[in-house]
Amino acid sequence: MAPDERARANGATQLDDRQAEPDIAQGPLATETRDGTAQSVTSARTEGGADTYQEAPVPAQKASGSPPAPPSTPRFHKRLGPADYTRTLGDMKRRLRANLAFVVLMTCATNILVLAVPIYLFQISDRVFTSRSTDTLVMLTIVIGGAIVVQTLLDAVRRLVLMRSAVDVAARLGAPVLSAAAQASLHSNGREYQVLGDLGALRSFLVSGTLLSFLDVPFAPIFVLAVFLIHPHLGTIVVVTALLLMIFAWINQRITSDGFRRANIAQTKANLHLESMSRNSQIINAMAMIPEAVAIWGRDTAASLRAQTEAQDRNVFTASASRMFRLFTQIGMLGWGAYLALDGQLTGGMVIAASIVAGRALAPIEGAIEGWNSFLLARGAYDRVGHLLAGAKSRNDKLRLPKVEGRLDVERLLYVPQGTKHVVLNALTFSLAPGDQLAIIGNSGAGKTTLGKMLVGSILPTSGAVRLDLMDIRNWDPRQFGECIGYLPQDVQLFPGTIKQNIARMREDASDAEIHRAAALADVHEMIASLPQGYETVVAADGSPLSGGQKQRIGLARAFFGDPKFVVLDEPNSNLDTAGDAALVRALGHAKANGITVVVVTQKPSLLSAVDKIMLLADGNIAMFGWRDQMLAELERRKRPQAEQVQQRPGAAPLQGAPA
Ligand SMILES: Nc1ncnc2c1ncn2[C@@H]1O[C@H](COP(=O)(O)OP(=O)(O)OP(=O)(O)O)[C@@H](O)[C@H]1O
Repeated sequence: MAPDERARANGATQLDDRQAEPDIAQGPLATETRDGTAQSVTSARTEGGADTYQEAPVPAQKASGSPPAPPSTPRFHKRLGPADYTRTLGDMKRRLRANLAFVVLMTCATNILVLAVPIYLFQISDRVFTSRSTDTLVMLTIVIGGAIVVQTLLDAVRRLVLMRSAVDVAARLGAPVLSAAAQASLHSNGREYQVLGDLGALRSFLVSGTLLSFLDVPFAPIFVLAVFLIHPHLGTIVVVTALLLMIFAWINQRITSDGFRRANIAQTKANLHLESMSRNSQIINAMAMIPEAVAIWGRDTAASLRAQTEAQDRNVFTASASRMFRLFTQIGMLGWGAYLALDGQLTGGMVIAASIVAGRALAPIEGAIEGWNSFLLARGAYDRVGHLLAGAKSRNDKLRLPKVEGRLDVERLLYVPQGTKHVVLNALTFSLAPGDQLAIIGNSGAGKTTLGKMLVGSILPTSGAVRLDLMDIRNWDPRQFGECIGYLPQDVQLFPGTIKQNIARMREDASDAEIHRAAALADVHEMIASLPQGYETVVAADGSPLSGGQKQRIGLARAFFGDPKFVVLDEPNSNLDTAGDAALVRALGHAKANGITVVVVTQKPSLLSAVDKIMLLADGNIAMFGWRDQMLAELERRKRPQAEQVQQRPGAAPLQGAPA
């Protein structure tokens, strides 16, 4: 099917959908669909039908028959290329495994060389004492000295490799984890950002002594075998002790894991609370909420500390018990070894050598027991990192539209927040042509902000689609989409940095001309120029030294940066004075002149005179939608006393949400 035909077919479906649309039909206009008022709104749509309901959404260039515009590379667009976080994690695992294989090799060599000291003792008691040869002693000492040097070097090398592996993990996974956390935070309260801390925990584990103990554990059987070779009785003592230590490790894990898990959960809650305290520090101070805020943090921290202490107590108990058993083993080895020596079955040197080798066999097992908790924490951290990356949507190298026009099509947009049955937006369908300016009005809670967020893709619909230039915004190259749109949220937050950086969306490659153009489009150049440091004014994390209105106007300039084709402004004048209001109206004029499609959520009537179309949202439904003048007339008419309306048109329901 040719694109034109497909577009027309889409348009036809839209029309059919609209005819069957329950929300519009059931809205305040439902009772009026047969009277003149309804017709006036419908005909307003028809007049504007080329871009709203009636006509097929034919791309402008096709409709006009003009040749397609030559592909041009938008100035700021940088193709991000494909990104597959699962593959990133897989690559990282492969690199880590290769490094660990090398470390295991080094560990193998160091563990064999560790046997040098007991062998030395063995040789001294068996050879030197019997032969009384100084030369043998010197030779033995030189060889053993060399072995110790090599062992020390190899041990250092394995630690260095582990350290670099840890840095490698942090460096390679840091950006993907942060990107995945930012992506995942779209659907939550932003707790995914904490996974970056998990990456830190993982890095710490990789350089910890616990990991070395774990790596040493597989060599314990070699040492046990060596003790067996010295004397089976001594070997048996070591094996029994090793088994006991493992039982202790198992018990330790069973009795501490729940406590440590609870401690972690409580600590995470305390950290989240701390974060929100730092964000709301002014409110907390102004309203003397410090004791309450501290108490909430204290409760979670105390719960964490309590659970941690409980688990640590048990951990200390099992660790002490296992250490005691190890000491008993040493005593047992020496005592039983002495008995065997008295019996003539062993020499004194062999007994001491056996004791050293036994110590070497049991040390990693004990280390693993002591470090079991940090191993569990690291494993939890690794699981969370893996889960986050596996859950992140892979970014494919997507088609980039050569020329963006700013046509908006919203199709049966439904939003029911996860875990609720509340229909916030109920199958909304409407369209805007490039350069159209739409004001969304409606009562508080009608769904205006939610719709605004959905139009810029910051929340995803339960079903339905938002299309920009006919393409579902989920299918856009995210970077190109971000550059083609502007968004001013209701609660404007600026980044710590200069005004210049904020307008330029923190880009380093933005030219002064582009920043000035955005400021001019938003009509804020004069306001910025009046600041003592102008564009170089440094804004703190809390937005100081700018006033609420100034922040809002800088946010407006940020929305207009980079010549966007579609801009959503959510109550852009909530903090503005009369002059700011006038500047905003001028900004809408500039946007109109530049063919920028604008959707503005507003409660104030002053902006309504500046837009082309008005939509009235009521409880997530489009109650009215049409050209400005007809909509204003209709809204005005509905403001008349209800009694009068009832007299004129019996059955008409009073309209909620009309601006005063
Ligand atoms: N994630 C969510 N979970 C539950 N309810 C939600 C969620 N998001 C929005 N809502 C609900 O949807 C309704 C619409 O909210 P929205 O913020 O869009 O209203 P609004 O029209 O912008 O209001 P206001 O003019 O006061 O800003 C509200 O009742 C709100 O509680």
